Amino acid sequence: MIIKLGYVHEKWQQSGIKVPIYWKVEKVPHLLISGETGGGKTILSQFIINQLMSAHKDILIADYKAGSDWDNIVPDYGEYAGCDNIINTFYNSFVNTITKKEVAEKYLIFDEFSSFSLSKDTREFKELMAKISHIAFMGRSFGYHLIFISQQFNAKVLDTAIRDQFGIKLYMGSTISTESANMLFPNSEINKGIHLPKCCGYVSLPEREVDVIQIPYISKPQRLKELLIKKGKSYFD
Ligand SMILES: Nc1ncnc2c1ncn2[C@@H]1O[C@H](COP(=O)(O)OP(=O)(O)OP(=O)(O)O)[C@@H](O)[C@H]1O
Repeated sequence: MIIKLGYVHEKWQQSGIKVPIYWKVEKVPHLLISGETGGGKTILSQFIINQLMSAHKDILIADYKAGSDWDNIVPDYGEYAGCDNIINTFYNSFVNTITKKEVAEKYLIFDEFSSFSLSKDTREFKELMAKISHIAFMGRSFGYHLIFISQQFNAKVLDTAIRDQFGIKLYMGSTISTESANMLFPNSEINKGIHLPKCCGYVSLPEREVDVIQIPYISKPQRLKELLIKKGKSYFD
């Protein structure tokens, strides 16, 4: 599966040429989406899910913040404490696939993963991270993919080893803090004095310098959600 994430901002702005930035799922199993409030994380994520749904992929969604961005799209949906069920369903399916030595193609979209993980006590957190780590490291071989969305992913939430398994990292928003830049793009120099335009952010792909990415402008964001609900219904009924 090849997913379009957006376009190289500089080329689009300077010469009007839209050079796509792709997520090649078979090469890079997991995706991390971070960014400031209102930076466009949800719109970007919905843009991605729309492509997955068009290709009839198996999708589970957990939304810890329980907003109205993700409900009613897929049957495997959980919010607040219901996020545990979704993780467990995804993890059990993963273990089952490994046991049978099969390969599947499944995606777990988790919005506000950081808040969810930090809501756990020490024992629960360990159990959760054991599952996440297992999928992060082994998911690629068995077709299990994580798309994690949060304003911030600090070291307490995702340690370096797990974070490194997310081969593509995005930060949506006009400005990035030193902490986020160091966490997401440790090997790149980002000019934090620059204010990016709306619908833009930073992206790092394996073996490439950090690019400024521009997401297509969605004139009616609510329509995107309606489209996802419609696609979900026609596919999962
Ligand atoms: N690509 C886009 N096209 C059109 N509008 C956009 C786009 N990206 C962001 N916006 C506008 O910015 C608003 C905030 O975007 P979005 O909800 O995706 O941000 P967010 O990072 O998920 O915010 P939060 O952290 O508060 O959930 C949207 O409601 C929309 O109006």
